Amino acid sequence: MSECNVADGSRDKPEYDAILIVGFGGPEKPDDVMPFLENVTRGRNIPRERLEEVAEHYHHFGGVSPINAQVRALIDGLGPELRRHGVTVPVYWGNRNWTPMLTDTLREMADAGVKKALAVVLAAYSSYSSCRQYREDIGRAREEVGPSAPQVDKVRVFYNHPEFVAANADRVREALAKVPAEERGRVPIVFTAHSIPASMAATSSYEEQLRETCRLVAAELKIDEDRWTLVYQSRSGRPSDPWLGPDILEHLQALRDEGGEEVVVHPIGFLSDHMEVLYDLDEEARILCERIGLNLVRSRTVGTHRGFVRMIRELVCERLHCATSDERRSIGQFGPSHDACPPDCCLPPARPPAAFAPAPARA
Ligand SMILES: CC1=C(CCC(=O)O)c2cc3nc(cc4[nH]c(cc5[nH]c(cc1n2)c(C)c5CCC(=O)O)c(CCC(=O)O)c4C)C(CCC(=O)O)=C3C
Ligand SMILES: [Fe+2]
Repeated sequence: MSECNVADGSRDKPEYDAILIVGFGGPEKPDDVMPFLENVTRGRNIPRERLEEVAEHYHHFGGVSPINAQVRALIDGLGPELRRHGVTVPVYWGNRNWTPMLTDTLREMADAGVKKALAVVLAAYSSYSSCRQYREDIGRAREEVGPSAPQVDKVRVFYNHPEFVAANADRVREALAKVPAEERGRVPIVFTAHSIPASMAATSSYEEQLRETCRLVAAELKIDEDRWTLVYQSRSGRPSDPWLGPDILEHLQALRDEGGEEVVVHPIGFLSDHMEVLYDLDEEARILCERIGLNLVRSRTVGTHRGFVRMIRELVCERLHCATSDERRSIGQFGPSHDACPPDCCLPPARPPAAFAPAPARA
């Protein structure tokens, strides 16, 4: 078997002595919920009522988000996959918003003598929220650790990696199998992703990349263009600010109004069946569909799909210069995304003019 030449000085690629998996993080007990939400929304314009409402989503599930357990399962699958391909450097894990926090992980890495790590950020598409904000949080954590903190590079976004597209297509195929046979060839496919403010969408290729992944998945399943739609969920922020739409609930209602009886919903914008999927789809959307008489089949996210695990290994190997996978694979019209983000990549959204900011609360 060919090995990764991680420490081979004759190669002109950077050497990495650790892999760092970077997640969003989620609460693991009821007392974690509010401090977690405060971490997520620090410095942002999220109304207090929205926070309390979202806290209820978490409490509905016992104050536990499944996301941390899902990342653990992914890392458990990734370790052996990496070792099978000769990658022997340790795999660490740090989150943006909840334990294990990035700062603690980077400190542990520094203590273990790690100098340069390759980060796999668990977000498939580019946007301020899913790209630059992760890099900012890594930068802040490095500052907190101090001069001994390892340098951290990030793997490219992977929305158009053939293994990511194939794993998503597999999940939709699984869902289609649950639709009555006579409907299977015509049931609408609704792809859903996290909504972001329009001002945030304006500084990145989020929408374009999402649309491309949907198109590629649909093509793999031989689903016609007019049979699928990309919609958005989990909107927050002030109602007066424009966010990406259409909203999933409105779209489901519209499908029913047109006489639809079945729908497959695939959370293409997410990587595991975490709270945004469990609450916003399996609760909110399901309740709506039951009320209006639309049979909703929710397809699974890629999660720990073997092809997705393989893709992460490939993304790591292409940067570690593994002999097995030097080519940077991608499909579709855009080619592989950049390894190092350029200075203008996924800039923060422009702040709304002060005149439009909410009036300060009166005591
Ligand atoms: C693009 C995107 C992804 C996908 C890419 C990625 O994965 O990064 C994502 C994932 C996730 N979002 C998550 C949870 C939350 N997102 C929030 C708020 C926000 N998300 C945004 C965007 C995204 N979010 C934005 C623009 C906001 C507004 C505030 C802000 O600009 O920051 C809030 C605050 C309350 C609310 O407003 O809903 C919560 C609790 C969880 C964890 C679920 C769990 O615990 O299982 C995950 C994986
Ligand atoms: Fe970026």
